[in-house]
Amino acid sequence: MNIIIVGAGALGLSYAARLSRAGEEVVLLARTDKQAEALSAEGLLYKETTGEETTIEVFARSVSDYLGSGREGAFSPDWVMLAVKQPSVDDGLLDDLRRLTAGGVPLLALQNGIGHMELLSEALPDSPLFAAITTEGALRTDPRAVIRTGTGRLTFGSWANADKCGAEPQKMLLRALSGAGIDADMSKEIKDQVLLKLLLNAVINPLTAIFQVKNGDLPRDPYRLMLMRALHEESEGILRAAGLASTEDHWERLLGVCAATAQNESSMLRDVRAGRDTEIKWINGGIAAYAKRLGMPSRLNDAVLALVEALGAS
Ligand SMILES: NC(=O)C1=CN([C@@H]2O[C@H](COP(=O)(O)OP(=O)(O)OC[C@H]3O[C@@H](n4cnc5c(N)ncnc54)[C@H](OP(=O)(O)O)[C@@H]3O)[C@@H](O)[C@H]2O)C=CC1
Ligand SMILES: CC(C)(CO)C(=O)C(=O)O
Repeated sequence: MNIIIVGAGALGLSYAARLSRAGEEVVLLARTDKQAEALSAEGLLYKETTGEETTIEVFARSVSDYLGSGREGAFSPDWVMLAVKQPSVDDGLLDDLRRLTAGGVPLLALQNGIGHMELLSEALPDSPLFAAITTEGALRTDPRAVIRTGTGRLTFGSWANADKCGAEPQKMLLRALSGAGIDADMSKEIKDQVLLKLLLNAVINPLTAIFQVKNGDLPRDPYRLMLMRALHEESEGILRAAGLASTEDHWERLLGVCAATAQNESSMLRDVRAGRDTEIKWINGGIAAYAKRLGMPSRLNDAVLALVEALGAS
């Protein structure tokens, strides 16, 4: 299968490594020529959870080089996977995606948080759009090296225009992912799955970033646990009013994820430590925006949004 992966960060590298190794035709599009050249010349260094390291040959280009080179017409993708962070989903990238998905190529968006699917739907009104959530962990340690930090599942489902591509490409993608050792499934309730992941991220990400602790250490302190509960309760109430239908015990699920990813630094803590933009506006900011529309209070989400933004500014 022919796959374009946009974004050579943690998740993009991790999926590109495994799909390329399994024999899929992958074009990995990085932001810079420098990273793309290093990847193409020296290969992608992929480290498994077991510690086993492999160097994998990949075809990498920068997006601008690829779109300017004419190669665009020579490679006919079956899928485009979007593996950038939320702040990078801007007008320039949307223009690039318009070209990469021309002719009705389905797009799979892997972002945490909310807001991106609406931007993609507006920019690509006729394209088959699929949302994905993943419980995998990946950490980029240098421009051509990635460590798989946790095993998990990628769940994807239709967001818009799935009828325009039909079921076959979805089955092909599932087969390709499974063949590459990527645990994956499809969901008919992807919007609910996105909201469920949002609820987890809305509690773990800002609080681990504010307290500078690993996921497993968050609930260990009684005061942090109290804050977790309060932020969870507020977020869950807002998301239920916004349409979250799941009836499982979300609090127990949250504690389970803290335990299962105990040694992880959340992506937001890593972003704050590295001085990068965080996804707070698309996580707690997204929940606060729902609350505003619904006329509900969102004081704790507003507070953590301000605190994480302030951490970034300092
Ligand atoms: N990493 C993980 O374990 C998980 C991540 N996610 C979600 O997946 C998404 C991606 O995360 P992650 O891979 O960790 O993020 P990273 O920051 O590691 O990677 C994002 C990559 O996108 C690149 N990029 C930015 N803008 C563009 C552009 N216009 N064109 C091409 N590439 C671009 C960046 O390039 P550069 O570095 O040059 O700026 C960077 O390499 C996020 O929404 C995250 O929340 C979800 C679950 C797990
Ligand atoms: C589930 C969690 C919190 C795992 O670290 C995550 O998705 C993230 O760090 O963004």
